[in-house]
Amino acid sequence: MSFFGKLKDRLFKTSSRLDEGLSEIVGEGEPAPAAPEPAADPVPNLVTPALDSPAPAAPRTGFLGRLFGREEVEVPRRTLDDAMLEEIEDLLVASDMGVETALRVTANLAEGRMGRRLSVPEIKEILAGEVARIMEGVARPMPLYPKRPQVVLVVGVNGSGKTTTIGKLASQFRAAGKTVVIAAGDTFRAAAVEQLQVWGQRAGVPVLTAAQGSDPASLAFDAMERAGRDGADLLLIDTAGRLQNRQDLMEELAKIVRVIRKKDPSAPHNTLLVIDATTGQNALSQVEIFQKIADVSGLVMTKLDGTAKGGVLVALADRFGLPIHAIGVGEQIDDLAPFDPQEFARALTGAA
Ligand SMILES: Nc1nc2c(ncn2[C@@H]2O[C@H](COP(=O)(O)OP(=O)(O)OP(=O)(O)O)[C@@H](O)[C@H]2O)c(=O)[nH]1
Repeated sequence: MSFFGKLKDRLFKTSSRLDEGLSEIVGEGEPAPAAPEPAADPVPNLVTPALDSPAPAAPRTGFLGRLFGREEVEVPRRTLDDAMLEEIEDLLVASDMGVETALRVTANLAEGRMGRRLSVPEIKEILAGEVARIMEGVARPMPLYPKRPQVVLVVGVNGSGKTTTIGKLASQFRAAGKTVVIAAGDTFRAAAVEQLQVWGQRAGVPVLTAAQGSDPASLAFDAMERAGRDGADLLLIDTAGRLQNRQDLMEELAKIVRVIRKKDPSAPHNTLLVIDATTGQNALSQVEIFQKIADVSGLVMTKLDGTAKGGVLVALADRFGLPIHAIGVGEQIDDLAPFDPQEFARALTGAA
């Protein structure tokens, strides 16, 4: 399967919700404007109507159809009016695109199209274009610097997919010929450390750990030394994600940053925030909070495969404008995809 095919497959939950919603909105279509009686000997219609031109009247028997005794299937269409726009807007809000973004997308959809008869595929096509436009400015791969080690701090609430994302990133960087070291900075949770070790093994990357409950900043310092000694290209540092005690977490992250800066004043070079798409609109407040407690440089959104709320990534892009580096579309090691705005928009909206 092509990569785009796979992405479409994985974003199925969101696109199928949009598809069902749009089919309901457009419905069976309105009766088309009354057609003049066909002439006794009609000229075959060899010209395909333009995408936005009004639909031809009533089910029509085309030249080939007549030849084979079949009727062409007419695509249902509905005239775009305020009521229909509102329904589309509600549907976008239901896919977690957020009210502001949904309003903007529908306003753009309306421009120059009011009173036109639109079909579901045409609406999807327009929506895909609008979503891609919003996402284009933020689609950026994680920047790589000549600095060794490049220090990547990975932050996010527990369960957002930090460990999995670190494993996937480590594996992809290894495959690209980079040497990678991982530091299991959530020293409080033994399960998180064990999980990271499993990912490290899968990716063929050493994972530095410390005794349970020990200071993550001191582990980060050791990891800086080890990565320096090994001449590693990248050091990926996992962190705790206990937002319940925001002050503690903020101090913990600040201390990690202070300590690694003793070794390299320019570190961390990237601070990746991992966000779980299934949390829907809650993702917006997570970005807000983490921007306050860490100097977030880019986002990775996980679990886009398991949710009908994929529109939240559009809301995030629209609201914060932070670079989106990659998206998680499954639990396997190669299920981290670079973020391509066109492909994402088409997969999300189910455009062909
Ligand atoms: N379907 C799907 N599941 C994912 C994805 N990324 C992570 N997961 C799953 O989400 C769950 C949590 O992922 P972790 O990587 O453990 O999350 P974490 O943020 O490290 O959480 P803690 O270990 O609790 O700090 C695991 O069951 C992962 O397999 C994804 O892109 N798609």
